[in-house]
Amino acid sequence: MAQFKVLAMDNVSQKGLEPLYNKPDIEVVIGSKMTEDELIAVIGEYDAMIVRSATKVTPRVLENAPKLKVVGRAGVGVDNIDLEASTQHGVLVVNAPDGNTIAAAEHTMAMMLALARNIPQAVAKMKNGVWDKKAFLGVELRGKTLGVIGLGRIGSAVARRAQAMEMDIVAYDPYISEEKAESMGIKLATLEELLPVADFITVHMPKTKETYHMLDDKAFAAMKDGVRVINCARGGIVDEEALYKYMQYGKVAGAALDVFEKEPNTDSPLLEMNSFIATPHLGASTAEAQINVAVDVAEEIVEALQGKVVRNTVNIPSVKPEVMSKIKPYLKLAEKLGKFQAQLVEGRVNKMEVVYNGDLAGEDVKPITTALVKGFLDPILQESVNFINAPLLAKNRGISVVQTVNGRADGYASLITLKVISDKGEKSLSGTLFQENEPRIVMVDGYRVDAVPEGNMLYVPHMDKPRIIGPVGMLIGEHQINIAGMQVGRKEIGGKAVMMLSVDAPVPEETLKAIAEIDGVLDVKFVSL
Ligand SMILES: NC(=O)c1ccc[n+]([C@@H]2O[C@H](COP(=O)([O-])OP(=O)(O)OC[C@H]3O[C@@H](n4cnc5c(N)ncnc54)[C@H](O)[C@@H]3O)[C@@H](O)[C@H]2O)c1
Ligand SMILES: O=C(O)[C@H](O)COP(=O)(O)O
Repeated sequence: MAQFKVLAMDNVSQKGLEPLYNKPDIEVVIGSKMTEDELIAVIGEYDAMIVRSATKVTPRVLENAPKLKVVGRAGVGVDNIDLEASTQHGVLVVNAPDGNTIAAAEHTMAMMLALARNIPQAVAKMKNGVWDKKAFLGVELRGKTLGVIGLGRIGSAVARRAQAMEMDIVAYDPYISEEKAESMGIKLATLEELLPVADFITVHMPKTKETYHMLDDKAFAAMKDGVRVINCARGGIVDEEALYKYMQYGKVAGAALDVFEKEPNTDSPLLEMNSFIATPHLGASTAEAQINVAVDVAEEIVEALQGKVVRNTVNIPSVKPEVMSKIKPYLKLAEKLGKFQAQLVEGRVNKMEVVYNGDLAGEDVKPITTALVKGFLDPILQESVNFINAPLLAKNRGISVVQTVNGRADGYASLITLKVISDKGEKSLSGTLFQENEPRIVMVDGYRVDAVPEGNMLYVPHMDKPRIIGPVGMLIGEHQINIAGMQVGRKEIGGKAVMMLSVDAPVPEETLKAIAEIDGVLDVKFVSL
């Protein structure tokens, strides 16, 4: 009997599973579509599972999988896998982020050309017996401006292909350096600059808090008349209601969606519009991409089952057990510090400086630095940042990471300080562990505070004078939001000060604006950890 059993779901390419079939100690079972309960009934026998986006790896599935060691996602997005529950159950999650880049980029080009030349509409008419030459006057791509939002793997592959079609590219990606874009012959712009100049707009980011409904009513209003919009990334980046409205007005001349906020989707009102075309999440559906991603996860599963260091791990860092036991409590603190700083910093980041003081100075702190970088990139790249690729992703984005150790810790047993340098200035944040495992932020931009980095927080730099703390509290209270904790730090009486609040719910945008208008408030940032 084979030592390990692997369950392959979601029509993953069997040809790509060769690396598993070649191993005598591994048995592969091809699973058919199952409900959560059906999966729960069988998952107990398996050591590994391979999924695409259909099978949901829920906490209940994981609770019933005592043998499960690894879940492989044959593709990029891991939205269908509960990463936190997987980590809690000690299940490694791996993905295949590179194998379907070309497929998704080519699908985007196909959508762009189909939109420009009305190909799906013309095909439909011909199949209905109508030879309608007049109705389908198209446009050329040559000389048109393509706005690429998200210049990562797929965005840059699309840009390269569009350059070959003699299009001008303008890109918005706040996390890519000017140099990196320049090396591709691409001009970086702000979103506000991109929207009014682009003839075609294509989005290639993960769905995050920041990118959800990025193309909303306001964005469509700012676009050029006759714009054509494409989404082959994730449903929800384009607000489908707003798209419908602007297509009805005629401002949007055409739109192509491969992904929808709700999937599967066959009843969207958009489908009734003639200038709207759609595919059922086919971006990665090529024979080549499916083999690529299946080979990648199959190899990763073999590595994981053999206890080797695995590529593309999404949830657990590969660190020696003895090092891990010492630094483990700091990994959570470091991720929180990185995540906090990512939501505070403004401008294009070019350097992250990490300083370790106190007891930590004698340890192998590299994994903690990786956790900081991962935490920092997480709100930006959500789906694809992991402990393995975080340093490379930072490097690719032109962010240098420098780590220094120093014996003294200013009264703390150990202290981690993260300085982030951008073209708008420098931000500094320090944290420590109380009682050896309770993360605390103890310094922000040189101001002493004592805040638990957890949940919803507000950071409010202000002038140290009366009638500030009260009005801030009142505005938050008016929205029935409970303040769980508040800290104020200042260096001198009457100078600058900072306020850190922990609140029980997210603070709405209009409240943040109202707080920013209080006399003496210098800035306000909502942070979600
Ligand atoms: N339709 C499909 O079948 C299909 C196939 C593959 C990938 N995808 C999706 O395509 C998307 C892109 O994949 P990728 O491999 O290129 O990812 P990637 O991580 O290489 O690139 C994402 C880029 O988005 C940028 N970004 C993040 N937040 C941003 C923001 N707020 N504004 C502008 N840019 C921002 C990042 O800096 C990064 O450069 C993902 O959502 C992925 O799941 C879809
Ligand atoms: O994130 C991905 O890799 C794509 O969305 C592809 O998803 P699929 O494997 O379900 O086609």
